[in-house]
Amino acid sequence: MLKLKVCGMRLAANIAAVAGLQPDYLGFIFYEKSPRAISDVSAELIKYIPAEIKTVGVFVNEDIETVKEKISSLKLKAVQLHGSETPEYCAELKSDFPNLEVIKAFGIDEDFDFSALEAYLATTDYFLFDTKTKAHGGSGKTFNWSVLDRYTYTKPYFLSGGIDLEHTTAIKNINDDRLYALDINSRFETEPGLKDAEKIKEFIKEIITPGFNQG
Ligand SMILES: O=C(O)c1ccccc1NCC(=O)[C@H](O)[C@H](O)COP(=O)(O)O
Repeated sequence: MLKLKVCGMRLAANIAAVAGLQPDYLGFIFYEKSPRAISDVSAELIKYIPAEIKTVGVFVNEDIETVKEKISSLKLKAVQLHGSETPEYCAELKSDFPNLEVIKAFGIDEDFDFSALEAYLATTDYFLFDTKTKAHGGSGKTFNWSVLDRYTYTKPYFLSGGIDLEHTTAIKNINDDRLYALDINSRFETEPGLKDAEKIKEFIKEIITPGFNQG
């Protein structure tokens, strides 16, 4: 079944409300330039999130030792690498944390060269396709999904970038077994980092229903 990741959680009560909807993944941004960057105090809550929800640390060209420290201290289940991290960087994390899911994000535009992904096939679990912007993520903008017709590898991917309730029909029309998860963020916010749990509930009802995306 299609999975759901809710990204950019910041505040305790809101984290609890969204965790109550039981998304498959909850993302926390460790990138201080983001308006959704999580504080050290709130980040302490991550390790208490029920194990059924995979907690994802989102990093942008972060020093690898800092990433390792966050994985260990907050018991992160996955990392999402949103900068120009190399395949070797991903391999080192896989080697040090064999159970960690490594999600490598790529900013997609019309000119994206999918052959660049080949070098990451062995060292990542999933790709995440987001809209290319200077801010690296959280733009609220969709990219032209038909560009994914040029994606030829079998590795499953997260679809990201500006996904909103208005896209439910278009998502249902995607016929691609490699679409593993949807990643939602700023289109489900009342302010940066504060999610609208009711709107997410509506999205789950529309999209993440049993039977959808099953072969
Ligand atoms: O959300 C951010 O502020 C952000 C900043 C820098 C790097 C990554 C960031 N978010 C990562 C995500 O996984 C977002 O969900 C993804 O970019 C899509 O966001 P949106 O377009 O707002 O749906």
